Amino acid sequence: MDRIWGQACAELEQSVGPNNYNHWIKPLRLTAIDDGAARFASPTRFISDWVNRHFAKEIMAVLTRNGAPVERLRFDVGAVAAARPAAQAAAPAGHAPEAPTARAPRADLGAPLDPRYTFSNFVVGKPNELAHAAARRVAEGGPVGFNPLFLYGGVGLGKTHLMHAIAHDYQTRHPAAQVLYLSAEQFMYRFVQALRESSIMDFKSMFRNVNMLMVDDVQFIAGKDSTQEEFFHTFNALVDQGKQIVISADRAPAEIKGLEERIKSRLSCGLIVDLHPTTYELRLGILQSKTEVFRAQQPDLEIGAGVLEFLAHRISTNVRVLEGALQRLFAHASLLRREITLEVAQECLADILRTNDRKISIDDIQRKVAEHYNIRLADMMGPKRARNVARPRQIAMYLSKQLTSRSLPEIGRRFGGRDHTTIMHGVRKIEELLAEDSSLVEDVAVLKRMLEG
Ligand SMILES: Nc1ncnc2c1ncn2[C@@H]1O[C@H](COP(=O)(O)OP(=O)(O)OP(=O)(O)O)[C@@H](O)[C@H]1O
Repeated sequence: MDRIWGQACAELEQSVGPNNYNHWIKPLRLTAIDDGAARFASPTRFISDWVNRHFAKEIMAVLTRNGAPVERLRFDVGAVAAARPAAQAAAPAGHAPEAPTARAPRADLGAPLDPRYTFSNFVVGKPNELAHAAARRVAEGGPVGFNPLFLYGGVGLGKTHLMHAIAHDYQTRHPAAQVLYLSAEQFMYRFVQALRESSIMDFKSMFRNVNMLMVDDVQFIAGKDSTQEEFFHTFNALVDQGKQIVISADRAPAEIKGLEERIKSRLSCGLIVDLHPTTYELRLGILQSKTEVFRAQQPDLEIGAGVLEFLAHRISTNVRVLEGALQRLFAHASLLRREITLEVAQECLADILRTNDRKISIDDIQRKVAEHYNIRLADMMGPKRARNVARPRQIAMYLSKQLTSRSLPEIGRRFGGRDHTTIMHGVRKIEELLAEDSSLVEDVAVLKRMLEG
C-alpha cells in the first residue's frame, strides 16, 4: 500500500499543487484497496470530507493509473498516518524535509488553493496594476515595507485570484514555509470549534506558527466580537514576529461597519490597495487571454470579428460574469460546431446581456439622438422619410441594437410599430456608412459616450 500511495502522492503533488497536497492529501494514509474501494486513515473528519469533495476524482484517477483501479474512497477517521509512504519519505527536490506530524494538525485549518489562480493567468491593466505589483512583491518573500497587504474591491474583481497567486508563488519560492490561506468565515469556524473542543491553545499555536497568513473577505468578522478579539491577537503575534499577512475585503478598513477601531487601525498600518472597476481595455485583455487558453484545448474554435469587443463593451459588471459568458459561448460552439458570430453570441447570452444592460433604454437613445440632430422626438416613431429625419432614426435603431439587448421586433415596436426587417435594414445601412463616413463615426462615438455616461 505504501508503495502505491507513495507513487500516487508524487503525482498528486504535481496535479493539485504543493499547498493543497500538504494541507489535504499528505495527512492521509492508504490502508487498503478492496473491491474497487480505496481505504484511507484520516486524522479528522474535516480532512476526509474535504478530500472527498475536492480531490476524490483526481485520487481515483491517479491510483487507477498506478495499477490500482478504484471507483470509491472510504475514510477511517482517527489516528494520524503512522508511516510515511515511500515516495513521500524522500522529500521532493527543493522541499524541506519535515516531521510527518508537523503539518498534520494544521491540515484542517486552511482552504485549498485554486491551481488556475496564478500570476501568469492574471491580466494586468490600469485598474489593478498597483494591487498586482504589491502582490508580486509580497510573493517574493523577504522583508517587505508593508504589513499587512490589504486588498479591497468590488465583487469579482480578482482579490481571491491575487491572493491564491501570492500563495502559489511564495510557496514555490519557499517550499518549506507554511502558508495558510482561509476565509474569515473559516477562521471563525475554526475558532469556535477550538473553543468547543477546548483546544484553543493548539489553535493559537497553529495560527501563530505560519510564515504567511492570508485571510479572505475579512469583513465577515465585523460584529463578531470574540472572533475579532482572537483575530486581533493572532494578527499582532504574527506581525511582531515579522510574518507577512495578506487580507482582502470588499471595502477599505475604515469603511467596514462593526469592525473594532483597533483592528481598523492595525489593518491600515500596511499597504491598502484597491482593485478598481474594470475598464473596457482590461476586460478585452481578459477575454483575449481566456480565449487563448480555450483555443489551446480546442484549436478549431472560430470566433467572429468583434465578438470579444462586443462582450467587453456590454458586460461591465465583473470578471466572473464575463468569464461565465465566455465559457457558455465556447460550450455552445463546441456542441453545435458553429462559429461564434455576433448573432450567436447575442442569442446565446441574451439573459446575461439583459441583466448587464447598463440601463440604457430605447427611450434614452431616441431622445439623445433627436436632440443631437435637432429633430422632434415624435419623428423617431413617425413615418417621415426625408433624409434629415430618416438618417437619425436609423442611427437610433443602430444604437438600440448595439447598446440594449432588445430583439429586432421589440425595437421595431418602439419605433412606431415598424417591422423587424425595417430595423435590420436601418442597422445595416448605418454599418455600411460607418465604414466610409468618418464624421458619422465621430457622431456615433459621441452619442455612445453620452448614453453610457
Ligand atoms: N485581472 C484578471 N485576470 C484574469 N482573471 C481575472 C482577473 N480578475 C478577475 N479574474 C477572474 O474573475 C473571477 C473572479 O475573481 P475573484 O474570485 O478573484 O474575485 P473577488 O474579487 O475575490 O470576488 P469576491 O468579492 O466575489 O470574492 C476569477 O475566476 C478570476 O480568475
